[in-house]
Amino acid sequence: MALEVKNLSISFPHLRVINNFTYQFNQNGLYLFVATNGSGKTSIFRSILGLIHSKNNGITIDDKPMAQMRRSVFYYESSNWFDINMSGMDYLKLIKTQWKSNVKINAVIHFWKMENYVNKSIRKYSLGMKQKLLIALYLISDADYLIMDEINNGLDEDSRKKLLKKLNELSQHKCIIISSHYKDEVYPYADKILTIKDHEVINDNH
Ligand SMILES: Nc1ncnc2c1ncn2[C@@H]1O[C@H](COP(=O)(O)OP(=O)(O)OP(=O)(O)O)[C@@H](O)[C@H]1O
Repeated sequence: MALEVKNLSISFPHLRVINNFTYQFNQNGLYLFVATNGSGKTSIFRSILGLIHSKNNGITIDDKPMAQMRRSVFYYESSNWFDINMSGMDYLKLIKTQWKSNVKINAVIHFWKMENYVNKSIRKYSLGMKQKLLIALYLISDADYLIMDEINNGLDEDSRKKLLKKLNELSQHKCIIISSHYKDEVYPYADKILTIKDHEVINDNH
């Protein structure tokens, strides 16, 4: 099992972002993208999921096109994607059903101690509460490939530690692809580090 990206190039009108990125993400391990703001991390994630146009010679999971394998991957880019009229519970039920997951909703709620707010509408959530819900969606999806953009933003130190411990555990049997501005905290848990320099993605195995 592997997620393969072949010759991925991303550009916008008058802007070149990524040049010819080829890589194989294996079925387990934690892959960390660290690069300066605006270098193209989010654009790579969106391209892998087919959310933006890119040039490539294939983005596949187990040699099958990504479009056929969408339930093997979970990507929820930001809490800005939430409909604030819905509750956390609405989202947890939706993702559990859509991803046909066996993970228990109550276990995930308990993990983040979300009991007091999970049934309220998201408009009442603080930044950290929204971020915990976002992470809870990854946990409930139980997808084989978890692609996480700045997943530890908005979390306090203890919550970031708790998340990293969980990701470390999950990366023993799942592929986790993460970008983070808290790179010093994530480094020790990363199996591979990727960085972007002059539009090229390079291995940065410290
Ligand atoms: N839809 C778009 N149209 C035009 N330019 C875009 C679009 N999306 C991103 N860009 C540009 O592409 C470049 C890469 O953006 P991207 O969001 O991928 O960077 P990033 O590495 O994720 O940044 P950050 O660390 O700040 O989140 C930036 O110069 C950005 O302005």
